[in-house]
Amino acid sequence: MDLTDIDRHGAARLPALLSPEQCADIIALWDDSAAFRKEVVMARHGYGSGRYRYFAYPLPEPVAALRKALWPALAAHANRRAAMLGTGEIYPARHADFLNRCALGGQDKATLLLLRYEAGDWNALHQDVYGPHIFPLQAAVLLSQPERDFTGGAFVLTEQRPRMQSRPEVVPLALGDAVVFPVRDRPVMGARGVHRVQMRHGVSRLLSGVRYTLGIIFHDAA
Ligand SMILES: O=C(O)CCC(=O)C(=O)O
Ligand SMILES: [Fe+2]
Repeated sequence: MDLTDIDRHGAARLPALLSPEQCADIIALWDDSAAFRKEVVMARHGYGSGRYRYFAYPLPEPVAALRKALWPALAAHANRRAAMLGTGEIYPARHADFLNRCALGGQDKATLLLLRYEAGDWNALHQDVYGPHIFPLQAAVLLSQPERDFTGGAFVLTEQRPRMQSRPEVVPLALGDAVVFPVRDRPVMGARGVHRVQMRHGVSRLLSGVRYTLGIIFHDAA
C-alpha cells in the first residue's frame, strides 16, 4: 500500500481496493436499517446536501474486514507522522487496542458511514473529529462508477497554508478506489522546521445520477 502521496500531495489513492461486486454488496446495506445507528440529513445541519448513515456495532462483516485490513499500513504512517511532529503518540499494532483507548475516553460509537448523494447534492468541506481521541488518517471508498452511475461529485481536499491562500486538490476516483487522507492536518517540512497545515475534505456538486461512498474513520465517537 503506497501512502507516500499523503506526504507529497495530501492524499493517496488506493486503486481498486474493492471489486465492483464488493461495492454493490456495501451499497445494498443502505436499506438495512438494523446496520445503522443514525441517519444525518446533511442540509438540516448546513453540511451540504445528501444523506449519510452511521454504521452500528457490530459492523457488517465486509466493512469491519476493510477497516481492519487498512489499519496496519495507516498506523505505520501515523506513527511516522507522530515522530515527525514530536507528539509522542504511538498507535498500537492492533486496531482493537486503539478502540479500547477511545472507549476509555467515552468514545465508543462506530463512526463508519455510508453516504448517498443525488443530483444537486454536495458535501461541505469538513473534518471528521468526534472527540479528543483522533486517529489522524481516514479513508473513503467510492462505491459508484463515475460517468455511468453519476457525473460531477468530485472528491476535494483543501490545504490551509499558514498566512497564505488555501490549496485545492481533487482526487479522481474510479469505482472501488479508496482515498486515504488526513482527518485534520498534516506535517509539512518548511524552512524553519516542521509545521502543520489544516486539511478539509468534501465533495463537489453531483450533476446527475447517484453516488455512494463508504467513509472509514478509525476513531469512535462520543
Ligand atoms: O463522499 C465522499 O467522497 C466523502 C465522504 C466523507 O466525507 C468521508 O468519508 O468522511
Ligand atoms: Fe468526511
